[in-house]
Amino acid sequence: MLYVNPILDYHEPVASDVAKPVLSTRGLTLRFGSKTILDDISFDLFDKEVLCLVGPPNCGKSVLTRCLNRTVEEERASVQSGHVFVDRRDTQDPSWDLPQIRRQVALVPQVANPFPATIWDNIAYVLKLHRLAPTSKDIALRIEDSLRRVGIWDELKGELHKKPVHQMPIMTQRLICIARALALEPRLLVLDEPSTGLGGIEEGRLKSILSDLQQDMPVILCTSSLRIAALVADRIGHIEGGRLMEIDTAELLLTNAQTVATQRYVESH
Ligand SMILES: Nc1ncnc2c1ncn2[C@@H]1O[C@H](COP(=O)(O)OP(=O)(O)OP(=O)(O)O)[C@@H](O)[C@H]1O
Repeated sequence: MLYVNPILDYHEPVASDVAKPVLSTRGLTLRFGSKTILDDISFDLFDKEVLCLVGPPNCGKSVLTRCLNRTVEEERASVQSGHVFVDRRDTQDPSWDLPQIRRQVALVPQVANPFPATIWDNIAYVLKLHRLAPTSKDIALRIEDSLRRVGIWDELKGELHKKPVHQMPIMTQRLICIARALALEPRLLVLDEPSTGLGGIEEGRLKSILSDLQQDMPVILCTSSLRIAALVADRIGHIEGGRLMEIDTAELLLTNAQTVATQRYVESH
């Protein structure tokens, strides 16, 4: 991965001090080889909000989520420019190591990615990796808390040491992956298509989880479903062809979009 970061290209986030963004992107651009996938994306994410990024298949939503925590850099031929800031700190800051960035910007991908191990081991492993829970009692408390936050503690408290997570229903796997991310107390949560397809998290359940979670941390949720965005979002950003066409409160974007592209997208859904 080649990172283009000319010093002259540096922009501070422009949001006012009154509402400091938790995360900001500025001029985020990504190419795979000669193909531009993301083009000059700038937006802010504020505390206690759910920001939905919507758009048609292949518009760049998933790739964008992977830029936020720098996992895209592991992909062949990716060339990124522009900036991602978390609490105004540039994620390209060389003194900020990748595991810490990925802990702070917790990305739960579209395909659930549990380790082939029990619930306890899935969560205990990441806690130990980040040295967040020195004793078994600390681990147990964090596991309980994170499973409660996604609403599956009562259902699974007797299963912590039994079945491997990857043998559980897909929806349960997704919720455990979210819980595993939450156990690390991230600064923000990024969910890529949590309700898509067979075994996706039901919309009502997702709304209730997000309503609780957003009190503690902001959430970015990517979805190609405007219905889900309308259900859970405080603000919606519409992406098409790798460009952020418009971003506004959910109500305004859905009822009074300003760009022709977003008007068309809303009308067609
Ligand atoms: N590692 C990669 N190398 C090359 N091209 C890629 C890579 N990852 C994604 N792309 C391309 O980037 C574009 C955007 O893909 P992305 O997965 O972000 O779309 P999306 O909006 O999330 O779509 P969907 O809603 O179907 O998940 C697509 O054209 C895809 O083929």
